[in-house]
Amino acid sequence: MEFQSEMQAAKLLKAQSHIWNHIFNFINSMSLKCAVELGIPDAIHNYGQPMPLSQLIASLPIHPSKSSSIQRLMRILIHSGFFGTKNVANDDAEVGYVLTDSSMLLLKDNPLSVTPFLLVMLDPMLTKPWHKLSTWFQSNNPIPFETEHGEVFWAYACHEPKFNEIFNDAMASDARLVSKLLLDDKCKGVFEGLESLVDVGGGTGIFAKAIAKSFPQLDCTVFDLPHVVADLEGSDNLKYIGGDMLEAIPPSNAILLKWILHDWNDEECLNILKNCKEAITSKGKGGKVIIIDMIIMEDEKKGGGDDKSVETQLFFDMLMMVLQTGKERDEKEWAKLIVSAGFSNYKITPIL
Ligand SMILES: C[S@@+](CC[C@H](N)C(=O)[O-])C[C@H]1O[C@@H](n2cnc3c(N)ncnc32)[C@H](O)[C@@H]1O
Ligand SMILES: O=c1cc(-c2ccc(O)cc2)oc2c(O)c(O)ccc12
Repeated sequence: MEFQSEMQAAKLLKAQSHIWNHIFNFINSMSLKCAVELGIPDAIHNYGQPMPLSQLIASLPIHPSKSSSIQRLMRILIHSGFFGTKNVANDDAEVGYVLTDSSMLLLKDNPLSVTPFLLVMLDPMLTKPWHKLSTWFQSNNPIPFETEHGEVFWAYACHEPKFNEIFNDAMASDARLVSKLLLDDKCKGVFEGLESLVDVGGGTGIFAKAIAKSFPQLDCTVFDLPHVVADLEGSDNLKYIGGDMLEAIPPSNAILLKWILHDWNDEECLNILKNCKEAITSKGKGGKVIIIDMIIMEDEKKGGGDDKSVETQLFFDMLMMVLQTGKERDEKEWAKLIVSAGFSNYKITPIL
């Protein structure tokens, strides 16, 4: 074609490989999921030294006819940085597999494990709505998740106990990691001097438990949908309350919203923020709302993130488009929301 003949061969091949790598991006996630399901990170960890292929094969729950395929699975995962190789002790000729920082975070017993997150995100319940994205664009359905499952995310979780459990486990694993970063670091001061705090949409309470432990004088409440907090037991300074944040929020000195507002559109966020304002003002003294969420920073020249962080932010924005009515916001959009909800000022503390 004339159009193609104008393009230099190198450019054409580069464009083609760009498309191929995009088409096959799912192979990276599915290979990783497979390795986790087979228990490969734990097998290598338990071996305690570089693990030769033969030992890895012998330790895995696989059919003998598949032994030769493990090396191929490992090869792509080494390429993507999940495993490495090192010489086996006392043998210059043999190499064994080792973990990297990323696969350490996939170990079952690592308290900061990201495995629950990987398993829920790559479960067909959450991958199927992506196949409905273009249908959704052509319809007036509010959310691709609803186009696939016939109802919104939280209603689905309410009557699908398996989904509810794996989603809450995933959020809990993230809360463990983030609470470690926040409460050990420069954000601890945010919670100092508070008398009461409600973690709105606090899930199973992992984050609130960490705060309650660090601040024994602080009265903490986890407020979430009734099916999420049913049967959960509090402690001295931690309690659970079931309810709907779109209706009302229990009165408190401070409100925490961690990964909440990105789930909702601007109108719904305004409703939630106004309920937060009501909750802190009905306590008498002035209070504050603490929001943990991301800020889209596309422009590197203006101090925005590097290419990889921006890609993560854009992935999350698309995730919110497919699973919820929400979106990720830049600073201008955050400021507009906060001011429109009637708050007089805000302070941003960048963490990651
Ligand atoms: C993305 S998760 C965040 C969980 C937790 N804050 C964290 O960061 O791990 C959103 C939470 O909001 C809760 N939620 C959704 N709709 C709600 C509502 N109308 N009222 C109260 N909680 C709600 C969900 O059950 C879920 O636990
Ligand atoms: O799948 C997700 C993931 C998140 C999430 C994970 C890790 C973070 O550090 C922040 C956010 O949030 C989600 C969410 O809010 C939701 O409604 C559905 C799915 C996810």
